[in-house]
Amino acid sequence: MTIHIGAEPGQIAETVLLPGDPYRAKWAAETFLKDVECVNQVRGMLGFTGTWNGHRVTIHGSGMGMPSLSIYANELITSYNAQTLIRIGSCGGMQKSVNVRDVIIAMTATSISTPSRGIFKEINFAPCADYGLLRAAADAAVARGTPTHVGGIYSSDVFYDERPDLNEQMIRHGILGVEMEAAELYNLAARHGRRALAVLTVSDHLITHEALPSEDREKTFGDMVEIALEAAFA
Ligand SMILES: Nc1nc(Cl)c2ncn([C@@H]3O[C@H](CO)[C@@H](O)[C@H]3O)c2n1
Repeated sequence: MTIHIGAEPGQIAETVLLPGDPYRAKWAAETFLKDVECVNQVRGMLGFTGTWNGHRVTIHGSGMGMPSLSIYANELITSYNAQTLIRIGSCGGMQKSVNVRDVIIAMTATSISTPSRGIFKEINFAPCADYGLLRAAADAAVARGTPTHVGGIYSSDVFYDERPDLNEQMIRHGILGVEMEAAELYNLAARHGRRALAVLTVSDHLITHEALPSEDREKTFGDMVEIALEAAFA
């Protein structure tokens, strides 16, 4: 057990999918895994372990924002030996070429600050995905016919952004979408020599202001889970 995860040693698989929402973790585990066991309920941040195609997988909520993700990813890595961590979540589209329902596979994650800022100080570290996971996820997404974009995303500390100049610069430099967790996941994976990737579905759009209807969210989320699982075990 750790401060924030009540699982016993061995109850967490080496491959962990990390949706922000714990109830998405429950839905994904019940929908895609067999022999599902709830391995964490501490503070309502649910985690489940089961098998997919014979492989052990844990699906665990990360919460919203990099501070929350940092807590769970640190404990999953250092106390439960997680080796592959794949964030599956939603993001806001930031390019006209990106449409709501599309999948974004995050090659890099730009930010103006992360929980690792204290360590990096003046180092402008480039958080990037594991190439093997990225390539396998892109192949899986294309094979399913899902409109897919591979490139940089922006990991913001705020949902209600009071700085339009930030988004302007991100859009100007080709950033595909905005979310709130991936940069710190990539920092931690680099620090601990683990594999990490973020597979995101575009649920909102900062330019067109279109939003994914709630009835479509489950289907698009399911596509992401399957892409992540295929990439993890490719
Ligand atoms: N800043 C931000 N902006 C937009 Cl347009 C988002 N669309 C989805 N998310 C993700 O969903 C949650 C916020 O609703 C966060 O976990 C974040 O990663 C977004 N986060």
